[in-house]
Amino acid sequence: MKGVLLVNLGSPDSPTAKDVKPYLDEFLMDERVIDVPKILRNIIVRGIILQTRPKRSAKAYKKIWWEEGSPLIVISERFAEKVRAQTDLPVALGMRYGSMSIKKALQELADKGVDEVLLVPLYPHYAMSSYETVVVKALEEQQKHFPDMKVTTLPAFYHNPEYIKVLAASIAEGLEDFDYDHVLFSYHGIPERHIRKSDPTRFHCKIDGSCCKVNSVAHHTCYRHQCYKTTDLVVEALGLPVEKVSSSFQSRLAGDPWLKPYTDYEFERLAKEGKKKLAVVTPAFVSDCLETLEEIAMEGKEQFEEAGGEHYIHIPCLNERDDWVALMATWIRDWQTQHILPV
Ligand SMILES: C=CC1=C(C)c2cc3[nH]c(cc4nc(cc5[nH]c(cc1n2)c(C)c5CCC(=O)O)C(CCC(=O)O)=C4C)c(C)c3C=C
Ligand SMILES: [Fe+2]
Ligand SMILES: [Fe+2]
Repeated sequence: MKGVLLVNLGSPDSPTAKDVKPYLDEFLMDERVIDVPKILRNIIVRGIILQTRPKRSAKAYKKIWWEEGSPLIVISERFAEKVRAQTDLPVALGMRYGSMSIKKALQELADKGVDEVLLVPLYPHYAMSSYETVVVKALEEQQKHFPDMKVTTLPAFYHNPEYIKVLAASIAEGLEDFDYDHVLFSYHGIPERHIRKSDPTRFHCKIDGSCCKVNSVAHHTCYRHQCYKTTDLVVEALGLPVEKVSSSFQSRLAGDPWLKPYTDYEFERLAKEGKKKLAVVTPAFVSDCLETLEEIAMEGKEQFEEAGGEHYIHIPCLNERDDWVALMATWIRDWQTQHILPV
């Protein structure tokens, strides 16, 4: 029997340093997130980052936490529930980190008699720290605990025409009645090193002005290319003036160089260039979360206005939009009935 496993990133159990610490420990000790030898990762994460970050992150989580829980979890649950209403297959929801584990979600499916799973990493773009780690973890759990289960993975959908239609519609709605000077597409950042590591050709991704625009097999796993492609396709779909649109990368951690331009520097640059009205979209996330609600909607607004900007909006992620739910249900149905995956 077939079933579906939706997987998002996860959140701490509560916005307290006590619960944030083990969550961050699991997250940052993932070798695909902080990709250095384990002994060094231990020193960086447990010896340095976890000494101070849980308190700081808990404070940020408190600012966005809902009565029902973490926005990322609550939105993912609502999305899963709506998808369930549109398919006759069992649909489970798991998280890569935290207490709603992938193992528990696979168990839930196994208990319902599922032995063929469509794994859906809830990320439009491929990155070793997001999409890839979900796939690796799910396959590890399957091999260890559910050896008779077959798992098929939904590909990254950053350029899928139907997905672009839904994303473009959500952005068009957000821009209604907002006479913007600029639209910033802010994607979650990753260290530049991750781009080079994920390049199967070992020479294509130079992280310069051109590599992401020149056709290459490297783009199947090039997060930077995929982000720029999403922006270009939305610009085309909505007919946005190209000079009023740009892309940037947010949420970097100190240390290595991360993908540029950095979103927080862009807020300042755009304001200093005289852009007064800024709309920000965050397509690396399908559901709103700490990184969109706090870093972009709250902190970003402050940074832009301090630098001279006047009007600022964050356009929400797809969350539980009906057209997004319907698209996911279509992808599930295509796999269920014809073994077709979206391209
Ligand atoms: C080396 C560190 C990190 C990499 C690489 C990274 C990649 C990455 N992350 C997301 C999506 C999300 N990240 C979120 C929170 C978050 N991310 C990092 C670090 C890295 N992420 C940290 C330390 C945190 C925790 C919060 C903090 O202390 O700042 C979230 C939000 C989770 C929530 O509960 O709301 C999401 C979603 C992607 C897509 C990605 C690679 C492309
Ligand atoms: Fe992150
Ligand atoms: Fe590239």
